[in-house]
Amino acid sequence: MTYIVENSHADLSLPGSAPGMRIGLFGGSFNPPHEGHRLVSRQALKRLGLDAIWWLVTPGNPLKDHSELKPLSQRIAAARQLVDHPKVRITGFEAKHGFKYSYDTLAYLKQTLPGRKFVWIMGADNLVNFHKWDRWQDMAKLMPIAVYVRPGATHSAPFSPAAQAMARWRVDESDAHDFANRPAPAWIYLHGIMSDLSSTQLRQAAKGRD
Ligand SMILES: Nc1ncnc2c1ncn2[C@@H]1O[C@H](COP(=O)(O)OP(=O)(O)OP(=O)(O)O)[C@@H](O)[C@H]1O
Ligand SMILES: O=C(O)c1ccc[n+]([C@@H]2O[C@H](COP(=O)([O-])O)[C@@H](O)[C@H]2O)c1
Repeated sequence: MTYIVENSHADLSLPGSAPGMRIGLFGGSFNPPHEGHRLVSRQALKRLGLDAIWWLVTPGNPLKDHSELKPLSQRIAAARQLVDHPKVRITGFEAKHGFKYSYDTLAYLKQTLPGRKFVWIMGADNLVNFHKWDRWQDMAKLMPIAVYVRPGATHSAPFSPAAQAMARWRVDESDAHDFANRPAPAWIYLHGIMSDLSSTQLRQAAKGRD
């Protein structure tokens, strides 16, 4: 699998932060970014009472084929064009450090930015496959994880191997407002408005127009 580390024109710096801030980390391919991503961001900001959410535009999901993956700089630019929210920051900093796996990213952030209250955010489809991620159990010990519903995975996600393994650490949705203060491991499954948009669908639509 090719691992794309094209970054010559991308802004790879980390957003500013201060101890005590509640920061959501929303990793993604964003190939391309879409309204579903914005929805998850808005919901996470509101429901979890976050001070900021950082979109970590990955150089390449290690479990995905990269043949259709647009260069990092283009995905970052598209995300910045889509999102205009004072609490949302878009960064490609994983590429600067050569981080391929989320565990390495999270371990680095915890070590270099102590005192921040980080929460990992992902759609329900990613919880379904979370047990295939590198060091996923260690990752769950690093910071709380918020999962947002997504069509196609809404019902299967809570029965996935990782969800079952982490069952005793599930936090009730009614405690979402305080979730960022929880020690890891902890995870929460957030239900709400859903978007059936996907980057796959948008790429296919774009191909159809060519
Ligand atoms: N419509 C959506 N509803 C909820 N979560 C979503 C939605 N779209 C994407 N996400 C979540 O956003 C994060 C980034 O997703 P990603 O950039 O891979 O988009 P995608 O639409 O899933 O892409 P693709 O179709 O190429 O797999 C992931 O955690 C994913 O689960
Ligand atoms: O670390 C892993 O093994 C791993 C496996 C699959 C996905 N991820 C990360 O999960 C995030 C969501 O990926 P994606 O492609 O679904 O947008 C993104 O930050 C990826 O780097 C990480």
